[in-house]
Amino acid sequence: MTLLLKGVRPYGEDAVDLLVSDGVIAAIGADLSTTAETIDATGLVLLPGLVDLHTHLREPGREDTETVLTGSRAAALGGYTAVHAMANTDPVADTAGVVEQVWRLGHDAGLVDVVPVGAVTVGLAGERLAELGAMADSAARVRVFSDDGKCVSDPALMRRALEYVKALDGVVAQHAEEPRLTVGAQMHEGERSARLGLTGWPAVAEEAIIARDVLLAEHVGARLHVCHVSTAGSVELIRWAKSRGVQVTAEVTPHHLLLTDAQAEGYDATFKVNPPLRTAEDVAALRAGLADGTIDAVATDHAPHAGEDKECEWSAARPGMLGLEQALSVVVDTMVETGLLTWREVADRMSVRPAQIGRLEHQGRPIAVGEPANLVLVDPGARAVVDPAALASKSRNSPYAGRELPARVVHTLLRGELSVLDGKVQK
Ligand SMILES: NC(=O)N[C@@H](CC(=O)O)C(=O)O
Ligand SMILES: [Zn+2]
Ligand SMILES: [Zn+2]
Repeated sequence: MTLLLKGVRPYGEDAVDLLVSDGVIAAIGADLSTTAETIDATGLVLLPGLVDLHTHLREPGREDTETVLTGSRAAALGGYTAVHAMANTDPVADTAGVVEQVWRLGHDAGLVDVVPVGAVTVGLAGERLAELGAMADSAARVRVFSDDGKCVSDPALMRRALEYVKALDGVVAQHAEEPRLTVGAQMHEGERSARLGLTGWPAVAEEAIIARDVLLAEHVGARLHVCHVSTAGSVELIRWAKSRGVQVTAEVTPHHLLLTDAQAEGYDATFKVNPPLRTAEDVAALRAGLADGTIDAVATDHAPHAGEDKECEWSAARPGMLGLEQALSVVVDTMVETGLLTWREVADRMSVRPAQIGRLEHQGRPIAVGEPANLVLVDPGARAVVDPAALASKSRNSPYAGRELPARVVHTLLRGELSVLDGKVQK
């Protein structure tokens, strides 16, 4: 299949034509022509397809809230060409059999590369290591291991996991939460939690684990990735560890870049999430950390939940919120329109770096002749109000409902095939 994209702006820079053929970028230049299909893409920003390090797809186990197919649709509509599917499914993705099943479902859906994350411990129970080597050697080629949803809190087990993944060229993605400090926690611990009468989740519960883990990663010489960094103190610790040469990378979610604990005022459990929304000072530090590269990547932590698990009393609700379909818009709102990131840096934080961290060879590549045509085209000037009913996800727990956000994903290409055409998913 051959496709000509007319007038695109790679990384938001000067307009060119781009010819895609047989899954790769075949030519880039002025006034290209073809007898094949042509798309007028005048003024659209062209980026490498986005890569998510942190997606919850809920299959197997909670197909009522998301499946690999519906999550793949949401991802493609968000401009993604690859997503890492977290292991906290039912059954847990802690064996080669389960990760291969998820990988195959993603392959059959055919909209994005679904890259399974393997659990660190059997059943996420934090007691003994899962079969990391067998998952790495499986058809799913797992390189990212995580007990996300739970912290690998036992330091001896964390050390052993780091030693194992080092031999596999893998990485442990840690959900940094000291469980003894967050018993019953409902929201960020501070003045507001005291006033609202909700048990606090203190910043130190995250920071204590990050401090421990960067020292363990340094001791072992292994790669550590920190999931959903949420506090200013965490940014400081990661900056310090990187300055020492520790092989640590980190991600921030769109919701932690935009929203604060003030959202808890209305007791609307849509805004209950783990780690919790923090203060405006934390948000500013996260934006600065993403801008200066201390935080490597934006990852969605897309966490679909059923209505009955969200439309209930705050303390009974499950934590987590949707992210895939609005992630780029939130990054444009918080980082591009504020002058903190260029489009090229958006490509770095949302595609290049996450692909490198996950060891995905064919994703996050430069826009250049011969490279795989995993691409997203964005209308930077479009603005729209988010309507949860219009989302492709099976769940409705979007924290952006009713909010106007900039930038619209117009087309997405996976290996040269349109997964999204004019804002419509193709499968
Ligand atoms: N982020 C959340 O609040 N929830 C996630 C788990 C997790 O990312 O810790 C989920 O699986 O629902
Ligand atoms: Zn988590
Ligand atoms: Zn998560």
